[in-house]
Amino acid sequence: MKLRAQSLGWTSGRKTVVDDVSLEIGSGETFGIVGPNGSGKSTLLRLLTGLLPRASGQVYLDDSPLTQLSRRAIAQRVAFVEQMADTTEALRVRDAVELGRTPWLSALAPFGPEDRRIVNDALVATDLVHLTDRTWSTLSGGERQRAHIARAVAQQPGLLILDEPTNHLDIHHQLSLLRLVSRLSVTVVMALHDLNQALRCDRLGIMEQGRLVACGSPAQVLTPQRIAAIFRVHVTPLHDPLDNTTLFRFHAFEDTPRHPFSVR
Ligand SMILES: Nc1ncnc2c1ncn2[C@@H]1O[C@H](COP(=O)(O)OP(=O)(O)OP(=O)(O)O)[C@@H](O)[C@H]1O
Repeated sequence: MKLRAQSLGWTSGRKTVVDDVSLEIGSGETFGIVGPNGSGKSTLLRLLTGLLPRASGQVYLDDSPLTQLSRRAIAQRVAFVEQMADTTEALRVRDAVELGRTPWLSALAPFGPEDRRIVNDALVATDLVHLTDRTWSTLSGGERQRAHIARAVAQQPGLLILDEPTNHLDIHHQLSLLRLVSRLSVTVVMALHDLNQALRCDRLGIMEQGRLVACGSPAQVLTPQRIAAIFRVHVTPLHDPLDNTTLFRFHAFEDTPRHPFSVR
């Protein structure tokens, strides 16, 4: 599914939280959004789902304006996992993941074997099979996060929007989540804090004070100079010979006053 956002904006009182953001994301692309705390990443993701009232601009899903789609039509196309999302405490994990099928069910198409298969696949993909009968309140933070992702995967959307999906996850589950996401044949937009994880995205957008200040391939946008200017840290690019990739090591300005990529 193709996503196009045109001049998105959102203000709260006098504060402009998201300021005139336009972007286009191709079908099947994994697009990461990075930026410092409070730069507007979560708000931009909410704008992309049409969840925020009083928004300006327009979002198009495959050329259909979001505002012309019913809630059900949007739910069949877009799954959103919010930061610190929560759900009813009495639910079991399987029930929570089955909720992902809701947009596809009706009186004429009740929950059936195909829905059960899709839910089982989502539970396997997120390593939750051993927890299917556990109640929500007994889960750890990382297990809850994986259950939210499983629910979104079971929804079989064309567009998956994830707000800091690796939060709470141990390193094994972080890597398997990113692997899962990159293998899904859906368009993915996700906010990330870990710039090394962001390097794996097809393209990245950088948010700063509500504006999209850079957009392009990770190598184009995550330059040491830009990281220093926006994130206020020095970065040393390192090389991993195992898969011939670049990764970053970060240094506080105070600890590296004469860092070669200093912008001050
Ligand atoms: N409803 C609101 N009313 C007032 N200010 C808001 C509201 N929602 C968000 N903000 C402010 O807008 C800014 C952007 O918030 P947002 O949550 O989008 O940032 P973020 O980039 O996702 O941050 P973080 O990395 O900390 O999760 C913040 O300064 C936040 O305090």
